[in-house]
Amino acid sequence: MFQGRTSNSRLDFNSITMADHTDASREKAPVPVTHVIFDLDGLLLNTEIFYTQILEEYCIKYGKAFTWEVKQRQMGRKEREAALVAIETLRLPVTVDEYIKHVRQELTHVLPTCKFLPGAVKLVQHLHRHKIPMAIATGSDTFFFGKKTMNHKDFLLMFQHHVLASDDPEVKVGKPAPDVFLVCARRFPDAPDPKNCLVFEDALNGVQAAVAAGMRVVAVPDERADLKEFKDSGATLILKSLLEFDPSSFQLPPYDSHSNDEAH
Ligand SMILES: O=c1[nH]cc([C@@H]2O[C@H](COP(=O)(O)O)[C@@H](O)[C@H]2O)c(=O)[nH]1
Ligand SMILES: [Mg+2]
Repeated sequence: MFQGRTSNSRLDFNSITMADHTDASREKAPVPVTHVIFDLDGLLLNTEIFYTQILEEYCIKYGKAFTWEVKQRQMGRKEREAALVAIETLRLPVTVDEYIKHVRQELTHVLPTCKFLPGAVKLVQHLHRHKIPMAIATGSDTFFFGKKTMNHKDFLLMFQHHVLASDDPEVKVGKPAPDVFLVCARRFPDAPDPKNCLVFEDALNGVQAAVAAGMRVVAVPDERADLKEFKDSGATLILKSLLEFDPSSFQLPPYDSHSNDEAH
């Protein structure tokens, strides 16, 4: 299992809340958010637990520990880029193809059972009801995206499109490069300016990608994350859970009596 960080080495979640918006979100005449882009794994769907378990077991076979530091460097990346991170950092005696074959085999069985993370359904349904254009930008490819979403088809219908970085020819480099978010913004029918897009991300690589794309980003990191790294990377807001998000703080329509806490 991962070693948790000591409390001194990280900021307290409670110290980085709605009141801790960076300058970008505190401007006098804030730039309106017209489009919202969601990450998938670890943000909308609780899939990171499966990657952790499978990769811990895989690394143990070779006498290596799949640490939080390695996982954090993989999160959000394209499949091959993520595989290289683990193989090179941990000096795993396997090829990228062998690694991918194993991980695919294992993930195939468990991903269809994945559940929504708290607040995901409430937020997406709310924005959909208010006709805010939304898309998904993920490091996944078609194969994994299909497994993760096969039991959440109605949920997917609320998004205008999704960009699957791992096999989209326009996404040359995965997160932390900005490509996936820029391609995603361009594909909305009205191709918004990145400054009008708000991104939701759980991974440091994803926050860096969104910031590099010129977008504002709400981070909802894993509890093991070093929040200072997220702050230093330019996250506009850092939350413990999507349930804490107040749409009106980004000039989006406020929650109302129709917004259920969890429909799923
Ligand atoms: O422990 C891990 N988590 C996540 C990834 C990578 O991150 C992607 C998920 O990215 P996102 O959060 O952008 O959906 C996965 O498809 C995978 O490529 C990984 O390799 N290892
Ligand atoms: Mg993610």
